[in-house]
Amino acid sequence: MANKIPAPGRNGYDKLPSISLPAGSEMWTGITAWAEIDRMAALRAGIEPPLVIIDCYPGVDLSALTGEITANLPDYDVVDMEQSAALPIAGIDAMIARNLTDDRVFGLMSHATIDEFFNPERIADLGRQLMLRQAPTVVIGWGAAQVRTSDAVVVLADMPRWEIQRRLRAGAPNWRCTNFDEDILRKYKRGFFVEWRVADRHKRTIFDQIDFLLDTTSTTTVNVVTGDAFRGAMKLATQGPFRVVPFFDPGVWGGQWMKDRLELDPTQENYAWGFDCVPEENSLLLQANDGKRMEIPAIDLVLAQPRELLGEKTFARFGAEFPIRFDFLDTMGGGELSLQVHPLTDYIQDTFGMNYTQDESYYILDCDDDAVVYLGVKTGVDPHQMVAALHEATDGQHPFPAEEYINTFPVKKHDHFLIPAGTVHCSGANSMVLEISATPFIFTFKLWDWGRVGTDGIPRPINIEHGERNIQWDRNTEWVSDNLVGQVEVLSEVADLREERTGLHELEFIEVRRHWFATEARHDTRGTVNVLNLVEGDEVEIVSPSGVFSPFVVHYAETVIVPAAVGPYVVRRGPHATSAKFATVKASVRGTSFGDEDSASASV
Ligand SMILES: O=P(O)(O)OC[C@H]1O[C@](O)(CO)[C@@H](O)[C@@H]1O
Repeated sequence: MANKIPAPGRNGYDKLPSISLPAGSEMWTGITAWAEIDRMAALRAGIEPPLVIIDCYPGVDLSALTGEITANLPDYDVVDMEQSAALPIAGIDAMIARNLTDDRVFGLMSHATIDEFFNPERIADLGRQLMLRQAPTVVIGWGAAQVRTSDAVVVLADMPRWEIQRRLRAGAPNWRCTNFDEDILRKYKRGFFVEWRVADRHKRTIFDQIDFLLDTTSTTTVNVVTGDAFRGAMKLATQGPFRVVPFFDPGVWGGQWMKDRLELDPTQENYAWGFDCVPEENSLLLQANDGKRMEIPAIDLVLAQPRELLGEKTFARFGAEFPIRFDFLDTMGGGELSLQVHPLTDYIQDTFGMNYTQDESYYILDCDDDAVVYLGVKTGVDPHQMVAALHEATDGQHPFPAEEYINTFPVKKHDHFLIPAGTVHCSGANSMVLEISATPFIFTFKLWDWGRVGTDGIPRPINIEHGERNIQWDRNTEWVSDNLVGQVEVLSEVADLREERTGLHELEFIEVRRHWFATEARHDTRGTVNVLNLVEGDEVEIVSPSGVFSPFVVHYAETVIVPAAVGPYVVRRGPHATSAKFATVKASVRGTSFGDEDSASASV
């Protein structure tokens, strides 16, 4: 990833946005990175042999890392923390069985802590051996910081979840497992419900102490910055707008719009998803003054600076979690998403241990004339009959006659459809959707997948039983038409600026405002995080009225995060703009701004 900057998309869409390291911070690569770690370790150890502790996020390739250490620090003994002190995998499997469940997709969120995966006596033994070391020593592995001693240099070898997923798909096993060929859904489940929960909880506790942060996403070499530079970059990132690194993924219903408009790999058959704001999974690129870049998980910023990023009230409600998700669903020239429903809050808490649910909405960025959205059951539908028809369809007896049971609404550019959990829905073919939703993203109960198989050639999991327990049958034609379709309310119109509320539904916690303007729109975070996307116009820039941050350019379809700590900001016509009018959509968490309670993200 480092230093490889692809051309932006046709609309200027930047696929590798970066954030700055504090001025003067250095970034070291490969041999110079190891030399710098060695220099610091020698300094720290004094007359003792240097000691380096490298705590690795589960997913980091330990044998590749060991190879790099042996090549670059040949005097060092390498001790594998996991071999030395981790519990046998059979014991771990038994311990987390309750979280994994037998289901292919859904598990139960783990609240375990890292010490539960290790033998405490073995860790203590290792600590004693390290005190008596005779040679320079590196301890590597997940949880290595548990044996930290005062004269050690501590390194966090980090990896974003998207990179971990790529590796799992390519045959990498889960942490200490041998499940190389296991179904990717099950591997992902083990990461999502257990490994990444425990690992995020653990790494957060060492952020304040790490001497170096190591980027291990490249398979050929590592990049390194000091812990101070990392912590400084995290603080700096909350002082102005920023973007995470988007990622794109093909799928059975994927389309051609993103490939064309964002100039993605033309050899891919399609792209279904574009994740432009899912900090749990995306990465951030840190850029040094000399232009060098390295990749870190975007979740690090949420964990390190939750108050400044989210704001006090959002943090109070969600903890260190980024609650708003922006992603793209591209079916232009593709097919329908699975007909689906998401769990009610009560159900997701009770069944999967998630605090909040997958409330969603579809903002139509673009579409063809024939495009429709499926939303809510038709008035008069008999629930038993529909569930029976879904079962029969899944058993292969006959296709599910979706139009008989489910409403379809024609879609046009800039429509916003609201999808509170419990509402049956899916995007049809030939739509380019910007999803503005709550962060949970895997709690999808597929009811019908149109009789097709997944990209791996096997049917995707269908969850009619879960679905049945969550479908709100009173969300019928009238209710959906009155509550979820075309809910645009004009809030103000002054000169060339119009502000509208476009959603979400009152059962959902996200407020969305749309601003149409020719010159500028003034905003204020009022102490809560804002997420924006430029849905009309080629280019705007976000500026600080008091010059706190440098102007930040946003191109068409780019999602940008404005941290709570920013306060007032202005979105105005960009320096190279050619469009006559612009529109942004802006999401924030209702009731979390200071001042005007009813207008969480109101313009000023
Ligand atoms: O299940 P499908 O058909 O892939 O649907 C698209 C998926 O993308 C999401 O909208 C976001 O990840 C889910 O809600 C949904 O499951």
